[in-house]
Amino acid sequence: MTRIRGFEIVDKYKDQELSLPKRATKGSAGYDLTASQDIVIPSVFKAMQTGNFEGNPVGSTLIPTGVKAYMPENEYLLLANRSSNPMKRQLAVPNGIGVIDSDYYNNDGNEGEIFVQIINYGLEDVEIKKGERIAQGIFTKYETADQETDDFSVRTGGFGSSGR
Ligand SMILES: O=c1ccn([C@H]2C[C@H](O)[C@@H](COP(=O)(O)OP(=O)(O)OP(=O)(O)O)O2)c(=O)[nH]1
Ligand SMILES: [Mg+2]
Repeated sequence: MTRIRGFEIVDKYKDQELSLPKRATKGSAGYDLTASQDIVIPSVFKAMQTGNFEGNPVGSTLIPTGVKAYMPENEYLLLANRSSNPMKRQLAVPNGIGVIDSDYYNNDGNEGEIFVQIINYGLEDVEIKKGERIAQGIFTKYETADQETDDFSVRTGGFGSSGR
């Protein structure tokens, strides 16, 4: 099989029996990404009521997926929330969509593990179980501008690794 685009398990999860992202139906655009561990997403409202801000509930929680994605240089993986998350359990992706760059794969900082940023604007904490589907990734093509120079830096991580 030619290797063009796909997912792999991140090294540190190798013996934890994670599965690779799947599309639920033949016509689904998105590969469902799952949580690599049990994790609690604290409710922002509840924290404000109780004054307990442990676990940084005013910010967002990063859900590890245990997988990395490889793809050609002219593609990225578009990370989108599941539409059922806001409807059923008040979970939003505060960055709107996530952009997983092709050079994030195997970066020196975290090997390219994909994280899903989630904020819980509901009234109760939400427990996510290992293996539960949390978001979806869509392989997408992009174009570049004419006026580019080649003074690029090398990606060493994500979430602000290239500076403010
Ligand atoms: O929801 C997300 C968004 C991003 N990333 C990873 C993959 C992406 O390639 C990298 C950088 O994302 P982005 O460029 O959107 O964030 P930034 O704030 O500009 O960080 P950086 O300075 O590292 O580019 O972080 C995720 O794992 N999940
Ligand atoms: Mg960036």
